[in-house]
Amino acid sequence: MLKLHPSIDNGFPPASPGFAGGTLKCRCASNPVTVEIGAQTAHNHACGCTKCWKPEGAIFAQIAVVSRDKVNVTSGSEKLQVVDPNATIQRYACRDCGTHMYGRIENTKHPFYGLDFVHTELSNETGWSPPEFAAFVSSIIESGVNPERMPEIRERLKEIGLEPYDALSPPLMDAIATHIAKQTGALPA
Ligand SMILES: N[C@@H](CCC(=O)N[C@@H](CS)C(=O)NCC(=O)O)C(=O)O
Ligand SMILES: [Zn+2]
Ligand SMILES: [Zn+2]
Repeated sequence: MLKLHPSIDNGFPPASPGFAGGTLKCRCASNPVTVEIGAQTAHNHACGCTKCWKPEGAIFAQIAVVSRDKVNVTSGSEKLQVVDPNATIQRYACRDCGTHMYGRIENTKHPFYGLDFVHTELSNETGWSPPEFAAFVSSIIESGVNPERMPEIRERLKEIGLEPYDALSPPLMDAIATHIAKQTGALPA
């Protein structure tokens, strides 16, 4: 069977009403990094880009956003290091197991400033917001997926209800462009 992501391949439950967060834990058997998320996530999606962390064997990452003030490292902070300091999203990974625990944008002008990026499958709680679409689908080729497999992969994504896009979804792309147009003055602020 085609393996996109372990939390996506067998379907995914809807969000639990009133769900208010949980604890993410890295894959270290001892002294794991733990990160408390104090709210439900939004815009959960599959991401095919090379920068987002993927579980072993997965073609896609699963990634959602949450307000940065709802993200607290509760243990193992000394093990966290930024994967690529030059990237827009500063991804904090466990230096022992490689798991990305959260991604943060420090540029206050960025359209997504204020939101952190998290992989909710790192939590034991159920009730998180389910994935809504698949982003950066063509980018999986950059990780070594044979381009001939793309039609099959896009079909499978559609079958499980995740519309495939090669960047973000149209509403998010529109939100980014609107933010930029207001900054440049092309649209009234
Ligand atoms: N084709 C590129 C796309 C990378 C990319 O633009 N990723 C998006 C989705 S996570 C992004 O917003 N990146 C910002 C960053 O990585 O800091 C790749 O696969 O590496
Ligand atoms: Zn770890
Ligand atoms: Zn990504």
